Amino acid sequence: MAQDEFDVVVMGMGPGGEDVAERLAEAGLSVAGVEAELVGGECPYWGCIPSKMMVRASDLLAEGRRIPGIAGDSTISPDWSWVARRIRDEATDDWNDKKAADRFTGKGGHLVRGWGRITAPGEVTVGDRVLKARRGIVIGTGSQPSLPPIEGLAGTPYWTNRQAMEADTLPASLVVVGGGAIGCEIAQVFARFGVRVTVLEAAGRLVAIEEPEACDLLAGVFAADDIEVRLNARVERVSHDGQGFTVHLGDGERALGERLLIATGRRSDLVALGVGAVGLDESARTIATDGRMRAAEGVWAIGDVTGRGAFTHMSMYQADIVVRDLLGEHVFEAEYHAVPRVTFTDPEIGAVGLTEAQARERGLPVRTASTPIPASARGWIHKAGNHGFIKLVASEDVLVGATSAGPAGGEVLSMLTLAVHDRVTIDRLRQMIYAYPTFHRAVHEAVKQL
Ligand SMILES: Cc1cc2nc3c(=O)[nH]c(=O)nc-3n(C[C@H](O)[C@H](O)[C@H](O)COP(=O)(O)OP(=O)(O)OC[C@H]3O[C@@H](n4cnc5c(N)ncnc54)[C@H](O)[C@@H]3O)c2cc1C
Ligand SMILES: NC(=O)c1ccc[n+]([C@@H]2O[C@H](COP(=O)([O-])OP(=O)(O)OC[C@H]3O[C@@H](n4cnc5c(N)ncnc54)[C@H](O)[C@@H]3O)[C@@H](O)[C@H]2O)c1
Repeated sequence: MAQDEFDVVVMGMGPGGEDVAERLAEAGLSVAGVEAELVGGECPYWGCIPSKMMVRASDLLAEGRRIPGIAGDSTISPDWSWVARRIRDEATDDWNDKKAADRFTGKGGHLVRGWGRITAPGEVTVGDRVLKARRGIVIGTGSQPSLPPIEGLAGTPYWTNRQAMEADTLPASLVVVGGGAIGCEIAQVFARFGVRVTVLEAAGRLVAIEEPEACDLLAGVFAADDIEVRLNARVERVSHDGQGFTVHLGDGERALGERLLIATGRRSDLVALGVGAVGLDESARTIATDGRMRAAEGVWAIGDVTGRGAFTHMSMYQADIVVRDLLGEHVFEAEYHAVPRVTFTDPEIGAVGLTEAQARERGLPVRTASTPIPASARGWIHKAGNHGFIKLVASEDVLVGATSAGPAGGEVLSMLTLAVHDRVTIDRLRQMIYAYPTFHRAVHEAVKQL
């Protein structure tokens, strides 16, 4: 077996692994980046970037349809080929990672293509190559779709996010199993391009991890988009007859679709990574780390595999900590009290920190306040497409969580993230000047209620 020695071996070149590998190589360390598929990971090829290109297109359609009553008439003719072309040419380079690979090797990194497995402390094996890591191994191997145990599913041509992002043409109808972030974003995009969409969600709410008000909001918007939503759905069996899918539900009902998208969460396979070789529990769902992202002696973990929120910004936040730790620089320890997340539906559902229910579960003395966006000056001016609300969750004299749902809800979230992150007091938020007439001014109204 060929054996190579490096300072650091990075397993998985997703957003986090790529950042670690590039920055360490730039700093002069010898770095091997091991990648089984495409350098860049899920986000640029099948995740954030192509999905947000879809969202941008579908938001434009929605805005165009809002012209009557405000700015004249409009006739909207959606054409998916523009979206598919943009994703192919601009987002993914036809699912080719040459640019990203060259960027890494151009910085002195050593790219090893193939599946990496930890075979001993300080050792990663890729095919017939053994990579020795003098200083450490960084695990940034991300996640894969988690498939529910539905009878008949395995033998059918169902979609995951991958096929949805690669779709050149749209089906006439789509059944989406899972009403979380992926399911909701894709359901709305496809519906606005004319696809008949049914969402089947096992929980009693859409985007179930967020405030119940967010679900109510999306349920109303989805109804207006002609999306059929079935909550508390029990998907029992799936069949495909060569033309389309029949999804059999526990209540005897059925849902029919030309395509079926499974969007029921994501998982990491720790057995396949061989983490038992460094003393980690392979039966766990995720890799636990300390504040410096250290998982074991000489092993760091970042991104989806750590289970701290499957977001690109989380992966890159943790990557920064690892780079500093490995370079012997000042390290701030990871904090998770102000994790922001945005579901890019229209309206966007932005949230940070704890929901009201989570705060109560922790036994915190909780006060909440909420204001509707349509009642704000900007919401009233906006007139159409102005659904949303601000909800604040306070404990003692600070915010511990907040939701910003509405037009640009993800952008409005930034000030709330800062407030939760830095524990700005409600008094100080009350005293702040909020520009008029902005969507974020609705935050002031909610703060005043507190
Ligand atoms: C449809 C969709 C939309 C999304 N939208 C957003 C969004 O808007 N905003 C946001 O913040 N997040 C979004 N996400 C989540 C985001 O894509 C992930 O959180 C992020 O990509 C995780 O980064 P990561 O560094 O953990 O690794 P990943 O991006 O998962 O990459 C891991 C890489 O490791 C490789 N790998 C795995 N195991 C091995 C191995 N043993 N050896 C070698 N290589 C290996 C994989 O091939 C992969 O390339 C979205 C995800 C999806 C699916
Ligand atoms: N905008 C963003 O930041 C963004 C967008 C997409 C994805 N993501 C990340 O990717 C992760 C995965 O997204 P996701 O939507 O697959 O997962 P998710 O965990 O957000 O939602 C999955 C949903 O599927 C439901 N479900 C599970 N099993 C089911 C079944 N058998 N039948 C019906 N419903 C079922 C769950 O109740 C849940 O509501 C997210 O957690 C998120 O972190 C982020």
